[in-house]
Amino acid sequence: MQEIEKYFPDLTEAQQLQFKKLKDLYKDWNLKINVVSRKDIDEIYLRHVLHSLGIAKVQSFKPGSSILDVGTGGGFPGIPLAILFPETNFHLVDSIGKKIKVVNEVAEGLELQNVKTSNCRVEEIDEQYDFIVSRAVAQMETFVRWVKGKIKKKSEHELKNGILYLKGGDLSEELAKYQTAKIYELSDYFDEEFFDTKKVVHLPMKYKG
Ligand SMILES: C[S@@+](CC[C@H](N)C(=O)[O-])C[C@H]1O[C@@H](n2cnc3c(N)ncnc32)[C@H](O)[C@@H]1O
Repeated sequence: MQEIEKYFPDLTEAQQLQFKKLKDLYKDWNLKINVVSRKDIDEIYLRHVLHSLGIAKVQSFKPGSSILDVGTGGGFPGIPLAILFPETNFHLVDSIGKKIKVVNEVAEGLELQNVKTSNCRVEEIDEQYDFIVSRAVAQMETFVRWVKGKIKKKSEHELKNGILYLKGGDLSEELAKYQTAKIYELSDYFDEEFFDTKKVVHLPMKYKG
């Protein structure tokens, strides 16, 4: 929990409480439905919460904006971002029902009013968002194909509307055909060794394109 306060010192009391509660909720639910590896539960603030919040260091989401989290699994990066941006609308989607069950339980336990979930493949979603976030779901080419047509026309943030993807390692081959992709190193924001190879990729996407 100190990891979060260290990098996000302006949390309200309500947000601090939600982040605190999050670990116990995942601990309990993980015993029934495994969504986070056992080893990772002890390091949930570093490996899951802070990692998810790396997206917030690259772009703060405005009140009223809407964000789609594709392949959210147990709720990452969507749940930590929904705590940090309580006035932004988050839609968390996963094709596996039991994962969405855990996400619903955690969102309810944290009394998050800004989280909606869907148990389906993202290709079935027909809505538009300011940004589409994700971690560990698909190669960029496949991902771009899935989310085409799901980006709002008007950009209202510093970064252009599009994808904000948490990725790691050498991305030169994967991103070679995306000239407009920009890579943000999470080690520029967070000191922990875990972030040495972690990045946020921003890929602006055209409306309907
Ligand atoms: C490796 S997990 C990552 C979960 C989470 N994003 C995280 O980083 O902890 C990948 C998830 O993507 C989901 N997924 C894969 N393809 C999908 C699709 N086309 N639509 C919705 N969910 C998908 C899987 O069901 C799985 O839960």
